[in-house]
Amino acid sequence: MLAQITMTNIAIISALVAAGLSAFYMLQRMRHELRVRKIGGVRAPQLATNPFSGMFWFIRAAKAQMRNELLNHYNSFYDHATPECPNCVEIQIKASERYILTRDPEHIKAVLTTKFSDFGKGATFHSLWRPFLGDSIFTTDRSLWHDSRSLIRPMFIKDRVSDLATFEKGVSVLIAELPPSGHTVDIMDLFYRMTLDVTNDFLLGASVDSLNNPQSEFASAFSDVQRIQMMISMTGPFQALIPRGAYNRGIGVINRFVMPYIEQALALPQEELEKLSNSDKDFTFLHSIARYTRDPQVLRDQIVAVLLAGRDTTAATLSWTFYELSNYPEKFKKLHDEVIASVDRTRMPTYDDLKSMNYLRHILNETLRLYPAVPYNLRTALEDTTIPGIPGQPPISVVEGDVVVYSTLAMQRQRDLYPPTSEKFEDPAVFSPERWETWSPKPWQYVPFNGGPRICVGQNFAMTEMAYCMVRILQKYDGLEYRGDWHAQKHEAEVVGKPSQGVNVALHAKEGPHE
Ligand code: HEM
Repeated sequence: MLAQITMTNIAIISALVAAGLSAFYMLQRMRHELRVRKIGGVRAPQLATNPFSGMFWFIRAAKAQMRNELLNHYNSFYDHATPECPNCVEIQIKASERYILTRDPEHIKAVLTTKFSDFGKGATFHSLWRPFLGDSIFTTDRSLWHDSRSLIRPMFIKDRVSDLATFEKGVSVLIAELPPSGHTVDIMDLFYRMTLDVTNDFLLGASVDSLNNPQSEFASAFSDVQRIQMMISMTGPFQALIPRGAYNRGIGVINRFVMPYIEQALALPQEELEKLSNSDKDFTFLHSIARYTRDPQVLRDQIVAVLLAGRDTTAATLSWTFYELSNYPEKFKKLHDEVIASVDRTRMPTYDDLKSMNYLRHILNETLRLYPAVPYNLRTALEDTTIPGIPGQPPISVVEGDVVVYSTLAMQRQRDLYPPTSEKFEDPAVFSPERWETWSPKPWQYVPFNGGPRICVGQNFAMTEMAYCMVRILQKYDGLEYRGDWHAQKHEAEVVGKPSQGVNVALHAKEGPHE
């Protein structure tokens, strides 16, 4: 009898709790709907309106990501769009939280520049990324972000970037690691190790020497943390389900590596730091920012953020460039001819040499068009706002807390944004550096480095590093051959998008590598 009463009570209480939660959910939904209307815009077509249908899309996205087919999945969202809003849809999960997914250049322009102050990384992004990147330039908004940007920017002025010694150090070790002419090598692995060494050298004045030490604990920890961080970000409201063991261990390894350098820099008196700032050789990014803050946590956060921003992006872009060039011997030869005509076989290129190589620049631009290193990104509405509708249509309401997910990868591959195919303009799906000789993209239709106030601060550093590395390799080698099934390659999208199978190639030198 007692058991029966207890069971009945439990059933009543459960029903009341469920009814209460539903009522609360409905109330929240109504309030959110009222805000959408009050803003004066409309909703984008809805793919999901509740946690259950929302979960369906998140699970499909996670599966697509594991199969390296995220781009197809992302584009499939727009099969459910409407002619009035063809490139933007929404997924509503919580009553007051929406994901607005877009590949429309006007939306990217709005969140990055015209409505810059209405959008930011947001509180959720900040708290999800905080264990890894703290309160750095990458995770913060408004005045905190602005202070970080002012702290960091001086190290990226032309005078600093045009000092090529750090790049030479990294590339010369990479070239020494290449196997003899004609032997297969995964050049992507070498690029990842080189850019880790180069970026650490630039930041701390110390390399992790991962080129000479493939099993570097730091390199593995850094990869683990990024992989798990991407899972955490991708799974949105379900992120608590992602195990954090390897993530926390990886962060420990990163901190144990970085902190001793920070302590050393902080031990230097201010006058010593100022004196160092006049020296090209020994002055590092860490020294530069230690002149303005003595807080070890701030220094740690900025260093790790710039390491993340600068390492994989350049390695992945170089990898895609070699992947594409290995399929086009005539383009490789054209580039090789430009390099040799400009700096012959041995001369170290100067900053001006690199800037004068037009075909090299077109090749890097074209790679970044097909494979923008940060393929998916987001901005959170920091207040109620709108993003534009297509001409003749009302704007789309964005409520504070809504997340706008945008893909430069999907946008830059959208055929209808390009001129018709012609003799001078290859199919936009094809790697064609030549198109850049007579064509330039319309504003906001090509933004691999983003745009607006938060544009990549390392853009010139990246272009110089990649160009330098390519020139030095092409001075030594005359041919490039893909080893494996070129067509089987997929786009693996973590924070940065890279070739899923590595890039197995053979480099050929006419008479063995040239000295
Ligand atoms: C091919 C190479 C690169 C590409 C395509 C690239 C792309 C980007 C993009 C898209 C962003 C915007 C991220 C966002 O706001 O959500 C960004 C930001 C940033 N990048 Fe790069 N990046 C590259 C290389 C580098 C390098 C080499 C460095 C430094 C050594 C660097 C440092 C930064 C920093 C510090 C930010 C944050 C800027 C801010 O929020 O104000 N990047 N980058």
